[in-house]
Amino acid sequence: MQPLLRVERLHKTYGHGDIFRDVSFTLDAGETIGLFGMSGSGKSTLGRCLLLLERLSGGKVFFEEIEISRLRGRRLEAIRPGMQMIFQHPEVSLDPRMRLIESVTEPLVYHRGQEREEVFEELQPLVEAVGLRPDQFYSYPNQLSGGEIQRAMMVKIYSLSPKLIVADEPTSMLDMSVQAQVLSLMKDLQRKNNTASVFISHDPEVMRVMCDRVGVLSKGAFTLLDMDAFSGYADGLRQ
Ligand SMILES: Nc1ncnc2c1ncn2[C@@H]1O[C@H](COP(=O)(O)OP(=O)(O)OP(=O)(O)O)[C@@H](O)[C@H]1O
Repeated sequence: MQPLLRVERLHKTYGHGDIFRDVSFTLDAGETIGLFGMSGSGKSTLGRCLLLLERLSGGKVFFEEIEISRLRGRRLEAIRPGMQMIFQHPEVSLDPRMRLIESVTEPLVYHRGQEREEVFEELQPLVEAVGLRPDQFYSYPNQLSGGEIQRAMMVKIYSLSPKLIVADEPTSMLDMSVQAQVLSLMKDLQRKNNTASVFISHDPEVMRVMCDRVGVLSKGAFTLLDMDAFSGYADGLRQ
């Protein structure tokens, strides 16, 4: 079986030194790899580089064995719906003047030229899966809690049936009980859709719950650990 994502010797510098170098790994459909490291270790930068939202300083990214790091313009745009990013502050990527239903249905309305209500009707199983009421989608972002907004974002992202999701600290702004609900929802959706994901967090507990393997970023170096080795590493950090 070919991996969904293959990363070869990725390197990123911002000019004032290497953020990371020599990052290589593969990711299969349905698998979750964590990116762990201290604040400023380069997790978000690496996440954005994987999706080509940021220019690479070196190395290659293959998605379904297509070298996407060589693609530009329309050929890259054609692949983008299959690779989505979930952010720590979802409200930043939402237009405060748009009702959620407009933001959530926008990609499919745009790609398919369908009516908004028709798309929303089609998304009802997802709306139900994330545990929101349909009427909540007629609210503006400032009328919902952080957890509700993150759930609504899941509807938007999963509506595109992505094969790969990079989730950058998606629950770090939520309180513990809501965090657990959103993580379990993400796991469910991932299992049902066989989505691969790269999960960024500085919380070892979140890594243990979500990941099959973890890549640790430290001083520019990337080390891939299985979950037993990661548990030992995280316990070591606590002492
Ligand atoms: N656009 C940029 N230009 C210059 N330097 C940048 C840029 N983006 C990030 N950096 C620097 O790169 C380093 C890695 O940042 P990054 O946000 O990837 O780390 P992180 O591990 O995700 O941190 P955190 O957990 O605090 O979000 C930091 O030193 C940051 O200041």
